[in-house]
Amino acid sequence: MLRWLTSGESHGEALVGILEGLPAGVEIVTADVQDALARRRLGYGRGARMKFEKDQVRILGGLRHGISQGGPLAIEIGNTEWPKWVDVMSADPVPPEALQVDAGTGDVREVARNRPLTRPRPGHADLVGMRKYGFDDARPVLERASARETATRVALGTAAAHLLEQAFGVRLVSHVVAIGPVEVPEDAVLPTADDVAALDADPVRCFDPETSAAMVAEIDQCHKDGDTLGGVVEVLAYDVPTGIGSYVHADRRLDARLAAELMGIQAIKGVEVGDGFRTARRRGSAAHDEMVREDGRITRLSNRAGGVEGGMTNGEVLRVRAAMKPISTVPRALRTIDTATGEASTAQHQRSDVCAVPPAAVVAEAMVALTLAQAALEKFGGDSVPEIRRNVESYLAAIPENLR
Ligand SMILES: Cc1cc2nc3c(=O)[nH]c(=O)nc-3n(C[C@H](O)[C@H](O)[C@H](O)COP(=O)(O)O)c2cc1C
Ligand SMILES: C=C(O[C@@H]1CC(C(=O)O)=C[C@@H](OP(=O)(O)O)[C@H]1O)C(=O)O
Repeated sequence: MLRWLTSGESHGEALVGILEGLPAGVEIVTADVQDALARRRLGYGRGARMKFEKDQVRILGGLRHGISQGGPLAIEIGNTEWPKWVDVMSADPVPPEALQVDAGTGDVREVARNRPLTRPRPGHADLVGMRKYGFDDARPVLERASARETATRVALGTAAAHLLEQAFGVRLVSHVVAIGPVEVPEDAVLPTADDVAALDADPVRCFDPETSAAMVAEIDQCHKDGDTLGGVVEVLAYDVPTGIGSYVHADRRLDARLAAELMGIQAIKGVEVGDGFRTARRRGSAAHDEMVREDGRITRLSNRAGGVEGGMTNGEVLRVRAAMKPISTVPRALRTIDTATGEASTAQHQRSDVCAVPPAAVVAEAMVALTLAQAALEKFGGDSVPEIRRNVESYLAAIPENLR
């Protein structure tokens, strides 16, 4: 079984991810992970931190000479901001004097980074996290609730994506379909896995140039207004073998599993499979994907289902969307209560992203890669890439002619 765990705080020394169940024989090197993390940093509307911080990747286990060995993959992503936070975020107790000297500048004064955060930000985990874990300071809550953690998911997702491509021939692509009210037209051409470089080059990871320009303008306006934006991302998986997932039980449905993992990304508030909510507004005759036989194969006249029927992949392009709420740290600060005094106040605000929808697309792609790889391994089994390939080939070859 493929499973994963992450650890680490936003301003801690490093994030750590473990991927257990990765078969042997997957080719992957540190630079592949670094490239994926670089894609997660892109995007018009991101805040200052993305400009000066780097992701320092070290692969600590599971690989030898660029090939997975079957053991858990362990990836560390160092926070280059760490020197400034070394005392404030120290794992071990520090003498009180350490918090009187700024580790970044050497200034002797109260370390601002260590001041208790008592003005919880609406839309963040701050207030409920303080209640639930018994803190009088939101610092420990935001450190772990922060989407900095998504770097680890992207790192682990890179290994899952390599497995999907090398063992199953599946290729993934993610793009942005809406930022605030600006949306790509319904009939816009879908990007393929060959369009990844073009998407990486676009400031908002949008495949439609006109919409992309309008999205950039919307972000600029929002920034001027001291406000923030959300949007919708889409992930596509090409050449997915049919039969991954199952209808036999709710927790084996691939659509349910994808929805859970996408909703597990910070700030994601809705998920659609295929045409999702749009399908609900159509009549049945215009909602499903008719079958015809063409060149001896069953072919669909449309792909409204997004490649999943009955909780299983049906051989069409897998297509899922995730809706992200606007960034919660709104520059035009929202009203809150100062929990130290009980008085009305405004929410804590420091640097923040105006819009993080483009990186959220890369994170969503990673979660689809992990989930699809997990379900594909359950279907096909195998401890090495060649064994999995044999299993896929023999399964596909055994499908009777009239069902192909
Ligand atoms: C890639 C990414 C970047 C984010 N950057 C920020 C940010 O800079 N500032 C912020 O307030 N929230 C940011 N968020 C959202 C927060 O992490 C936070 O999880 C969210 O507002 C709380 O949402 P929840 O209720 O879904 O957990 C980001 C989310 C993602 C996915
Ligand atoms: C660090 C990342 O995103 C961060 C996610 C985030 C949040 O509240 O989720 C808030 C910001 O961090 P800070 O408060 O330190 O400026 C973002 O920069 C990252 O994506 O690597």
